[in-house]
Amino acid sequence: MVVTGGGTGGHTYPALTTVRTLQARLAATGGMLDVLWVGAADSLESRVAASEGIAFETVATGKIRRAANPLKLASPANVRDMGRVPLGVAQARSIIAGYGPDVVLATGGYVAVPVGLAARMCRRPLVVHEQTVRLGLANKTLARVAARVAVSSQSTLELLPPGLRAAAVVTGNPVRPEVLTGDSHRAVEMLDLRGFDPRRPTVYVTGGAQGSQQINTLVAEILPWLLQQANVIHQCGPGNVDTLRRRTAQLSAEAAGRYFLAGFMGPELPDVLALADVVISRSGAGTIAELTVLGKAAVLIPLASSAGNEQAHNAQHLAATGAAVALMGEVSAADLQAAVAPLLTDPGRRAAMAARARDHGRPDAAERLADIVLTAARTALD
Ligand SMILES: CC(=O)N[C@H]1[C@@H](OP(=O)(O)OP(=O)(O)OC[C@H]2O[C@@H](n3ccc(=O)[nH]c3=O)[C@H](O)[C@@H]2O)O[C@H](CO)[C@@H](O)[C@@H]1O
Repeated sequence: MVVTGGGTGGHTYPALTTVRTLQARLAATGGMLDVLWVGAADSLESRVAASEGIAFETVATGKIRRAANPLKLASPANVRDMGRVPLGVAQARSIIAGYGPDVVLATGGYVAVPVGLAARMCRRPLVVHEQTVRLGLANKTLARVAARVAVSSQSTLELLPPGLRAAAVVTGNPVRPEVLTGDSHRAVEMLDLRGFDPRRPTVYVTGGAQGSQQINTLVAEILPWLLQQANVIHQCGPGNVDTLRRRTAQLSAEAAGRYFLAGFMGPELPDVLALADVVISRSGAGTIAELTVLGKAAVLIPLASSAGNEQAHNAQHLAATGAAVALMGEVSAADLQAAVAPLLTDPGRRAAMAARARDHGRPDAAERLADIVLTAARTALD
């Protein structure tokens, strides 16, 4: 198998989870998965593949920047990057022809485009996986040449052009298995949260891997109030820790004991999620898949500029069934406080939202996607 996809956690982790699922399934029947990850150099996917012991090859890739004005699509940066796509396709074609996979899995991101196109040229079956409600730019391109298009939500099927629906199947968005086995007590121990009050709910604030300036600013503004109601774990982004420390230096010692600040959550993330009663977050597809599988009450503040406004779409999709609160457009600190307050003071309301969130969760997504990949591979072998 060749797997491709990356750039962000949202594209990389579902690919990794599917590879692990296939490895485990084949090992259980005495088989073995031969897998090669094709991605960009010096990228999240290259680091993930290295740490997981997965063979990795690089291809050239270019980011196509969207523009409100279509004429700006021809900006110098876009023209330069588009020029790299044919080079990437040529490199990917040579890699795929040499490796001879039975199947190629693409999970999105710019790097998936040349690899997916090369799969088609080499007549290898291509399975595309989309994490978000609307197809991303890379997957829109690849869906036309894919054997199967696996999507994460039923509502995506209605958004697909009729020509693509026949190849589409709903699998859900694979969540890393360790996320499902977090332990709240371990979070308290490992992060040394001895100032946390077990009688108060815990709020986890996250802006995604890079952190979010918008969420950081809003949370800093309501922090004195928030810490009267709750314990707070705040993932602010690796580059923002010093700023946040300065901004929160005025907290009383007692309040500061209930506040834990971190740039990035590594292996402790599952335990932190287990401890969280309420989550304040961006609405990237990966985060949403995790929050719904676990069943967490959440206040979502979408990244407005995400491709095709898909984070807004993800957030509204959950909010429509009461599975989250979505704060759209210009959000003030007062808006955030008003959204969070009832979830902190009313455990029943929190539990109801968590249960509705769980209705959207798909804990079997990796197994379903593994089925699709294996079926496509077997079709090629027959
Ligand atoms: C800016 C951007 O382009 N965002 C897109 C990107 O999301 P992006 O990758 O930024 O965000 P996602 O929510 O999809 O995934 C983030 C992943 O990183 C993990 N995490 C986060 C913080 C942390 O400290 N530790 C940690 O492990 C989360 O648990 C999650 O698994 O791809 C998603 C899937 O196509 C899209 O929905 C997003 O719109």
